[in-house]
Amino acid sequence: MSYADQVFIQNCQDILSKGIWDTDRPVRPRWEDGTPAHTIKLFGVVNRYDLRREFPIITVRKQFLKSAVDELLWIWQKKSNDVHQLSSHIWDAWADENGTIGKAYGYQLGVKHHYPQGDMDQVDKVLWDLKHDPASRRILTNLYNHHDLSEMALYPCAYSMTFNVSGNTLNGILNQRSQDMLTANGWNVMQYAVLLHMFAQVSGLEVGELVHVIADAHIYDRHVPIVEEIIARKPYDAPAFVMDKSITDFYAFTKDSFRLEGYQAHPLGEKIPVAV
Ligand SMILES: Nc1nc(=O)c2c([nH]1)NC[C@@H]1CN(c3ccc(C(=O)N[C@@H](CCC(=O)O)C(=O)O)cc3)CN21
Ligand SMILES: O=c1ccn([C@H]2C[C@H](O)[C@@H](COP(=O)(O)O)O2)c(=O)[nH]1
Repeated sequence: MSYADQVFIQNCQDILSKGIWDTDRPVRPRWEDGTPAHTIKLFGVVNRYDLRREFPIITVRKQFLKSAVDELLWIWQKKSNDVHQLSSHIWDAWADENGTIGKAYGYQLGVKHHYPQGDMDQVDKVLWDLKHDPASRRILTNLYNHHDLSEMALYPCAYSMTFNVSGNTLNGILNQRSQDMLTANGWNVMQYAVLLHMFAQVSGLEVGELVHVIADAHIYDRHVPIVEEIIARKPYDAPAFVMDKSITDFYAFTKDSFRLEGYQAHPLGEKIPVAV
């Protein structure tokens, strides 16, 4: 069984058996027909994935690594907020009349700031620190900029990544304020696992652990029967994750720089509705 399956199944079982419903309160998200999208949730879920052991990808529901990496590169490498630069349509529902998600995600990573070494954006500062000051305890990115929240289509969910070097190993903590377990838990985990692999490789470090801290881990009401069915399936073993080892420049990775060998997974079945 893939370790990521074990974690996903346990998290979902915990949410379903011990979670709290928000049905008695007004909520922001809506289903396509306008009905409020309520959730059952658990606060403060923390998961650790040792990327040296295996790649964290679930098999109880087929995941699309290439689409997930495409969105990751859109945010972290292209630093874009333009949905036309994505190869999937996952952000279309949140785009404004110009096709952007405003000052969210990629936009924030592209803003340059003053540092003693010169002006750099958040991604280039991480790359600089990992190379020149790996003992630093100040290597982190943050997208949750209160100054710009009013101009974001959706407030960033996976909003901060802390990088920490121990010996020759790069570990990371992903801080996420809100997690739609069915739509995006597997999606976000594999994205940030790939990101840690990328930063480690271009910084001459070994990849270590990804710690995923989730403040509000929830399952939407219409997802409950789908989740129950998915977590009852028999998981497969994790596939092998292969990346192009020749790449030494963070900006040279493409979505074809990564592949899975032997990924066996249960087909998705019906399309999952996403609350907007
Ligand atoms: N309610 C909600 N849940 C989310 O997970 C979410 C939002 N809203 N809003 C913004 C982004 C958009 N996200 C999404 C939206 C859809 C998929 C999705 O449909 N994924 C499909 C395949 C997509 C493809 O390959 O084209 C999947 O099966 O993983 C994934 C992430 C994550 N975020
Ligand atoms: O990367 C992402 C982006 C979004 N989500 C989910 C988490 C929530 O279900 C919604 C956002 O709604 P809020 O009311 O702003 O929390 O999107 C995710 O899981 N992962």
